[in-house]
Order: sequence, then structure tokens, then C-alpha cells
Amino acid sequence: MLKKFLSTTGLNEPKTIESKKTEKTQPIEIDGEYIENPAMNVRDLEVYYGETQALNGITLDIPRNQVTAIIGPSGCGKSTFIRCLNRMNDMIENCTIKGRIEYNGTNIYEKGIDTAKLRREIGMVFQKPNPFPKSIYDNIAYGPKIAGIKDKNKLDNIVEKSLKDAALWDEVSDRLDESALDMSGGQQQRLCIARALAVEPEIILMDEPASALDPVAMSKIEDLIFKLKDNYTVVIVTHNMQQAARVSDYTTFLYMGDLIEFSKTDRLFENPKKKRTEDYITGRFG
Ligand SMILES: Nc1ncnc2c1ncn2[C@@H]1O[C@H](COP(=O)(O)OP(=O)(O)OP(=O)(O)O)[C@@H](O)[C@H]1O
Repeated sequence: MLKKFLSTTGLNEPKTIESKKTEKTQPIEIDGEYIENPAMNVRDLEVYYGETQALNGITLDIPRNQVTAIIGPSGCGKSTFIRCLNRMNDMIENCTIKGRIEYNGTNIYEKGIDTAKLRREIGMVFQKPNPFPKSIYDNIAYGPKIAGIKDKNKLDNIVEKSLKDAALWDEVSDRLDESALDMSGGQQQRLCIARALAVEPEIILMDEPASALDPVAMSKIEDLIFKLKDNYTVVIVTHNMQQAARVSDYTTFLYMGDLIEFSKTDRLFENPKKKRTEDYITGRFG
């Protein structure tokens, strides 16, 4: 399917990518089971900023239509990891990536991948809400318009559906022409989620999406994340272990660039297999 991202232009090529080719990606066993039909396969992922290695060979499968949380102390590589999943690290100078990340059977670091399309399929929501200085309507319609949709009725439907899916429609349906910048922080973050949904992604990456919000707004975002998995695969970076335990199905614990443990969330929090995981989730460090 990702073949459609292949272009012959040679644009969007990262300067410093190496990838190991393997015949067929072998599934990873976790807790005695294999993840069936994962949304992404990450294999031997290493990331360097200049000479400094930030990720030391991460291998995991991202379960489809599930929420996967990435936890770990500050500087362990959580943001580096999630940014690799839709090639946001391409924009960072001196960043070298090795290994493979497969999405629907294609290595996203293969030559010729159209990264703009890739990032529509694998959308991203950041820590700080970053709406465009435009109306609520235009924030949502922007992506579909760029993708070539001009019909007003179609755009209206996309705006309504995206806002409904982001649990925001009831709060803003009578003021779609107002500036997005006049919304509360929590509403702005749900708007950014709606904006990501408007281009019909398969996967949504969220880097600390609720950490800048008050508890009520945070709880709305958590409810939303929980519902999103009906239709999307979600990967969320969070400092907040309670949040990881509340919203995620699977949890990955990173420590100093290493994947220490990847497991179903209940199992990881109730019965961690590694001492470092136990020390972290019981608050002994971090
Ligand atoms: N653009 C960059 N240039 C150089 N080093 C970087 C860059 N971004 C991250 N690093 C380094 O890579 C390592 C991992 O950083 P990263 O931001 O991925 O960690 P994190 O777990 O997300 O941290 P935090 O929880 O504090 O956001 C750190 O040592 C960091 O200093």
C-alpha cells in the first residue's frame, strides 16, 4: 500500500539514512504471544545526533487499533522514537537513523517515499496545541484542501465529522468562523487532533498531548484517546504513568536509549519483569 508514496522525484530523501534489508520481518514475541497484523514494525532502530547515540537498537511491533504508550525518564529517547515513526527527525540536522520501520509492509526510510503523504497517513499531535491563526473551520479544512478537495459540501462534512470524532463538535458547531486562537488550551488540543483526523490517517502519534493542560482538559483528551482506537492506531509519549495506565493497551519503557520492557499495560504495571521497570514505575527514579 505504501507503494503509493513512492515517487520518482528523489525529493524528501533524508541525508543520512542506512537501513538493513531483511527477507521477511519476523514477528516479535511479547508475553508469550505475537502481535497480529501490527500497524508498524520497528527493527534495530538506532538514532544518533552527531556522534551521540540517542536510541540503541529498538525493536518492537506497534499493535493496530490499540493505544501504545511510550514511558521513561527525561532524556531516555521517547520523543526521538516517536518522531522516527513519521520521519519528523528528517528535519533535524545531524540526525542519523539506522534500522527499519515498516508501515504496511514498506520501509518508510526507503528511497522515494513521499514524506508529506506519509505524515498525512501517520499524523502527529504535539505537546503544545499549535492551531493555525485561522478560523476553526479553516484549521480542519486546510489539510483536505491541500489534498485536492475543493467541493464545499465535502469539506463541510469532513469538518463536522473530524470535530465530532475529536469530541469538539458540540462545543464549537455554532462558531466555526471564529478564530481557533480564541479557544481554550484543551479545545485547541482537540482541534489539533481533529485537524490530524481530517486527512484520514491510519496512525496518530501524540507527544505528551495533555501535559500542558489542566486536569479537566487532560481528562477529556484521555477519554478521546481511548475512543480513537476504534478507528486508529495511537502511539502516545507520556511522562505521566497514571495516564499511560489509564489510556494505553500496551506500554514500552525506555531507559537511556534502550527498550527495557514492552508489554501489555496491565502486565507491565502489575508485574514488571525487569527491575529497572519496577524501580521506575514505583517512583524510585525518574
Ligand atoms: N535535536 C537534538 N540534537 C541533539 N541532541 C538531541 C536532540 N534531540 C534530542 N537530543 C538528545 O537525545 C536524547 C533523547 O532525547 P529525547 O528528547 O528523545 O528524550 P525524551 O525521553 O523525549 O525526553 P523528555 O522526556 O525530557 O522530553 C537526549 O540526550 C537529548 O539531549
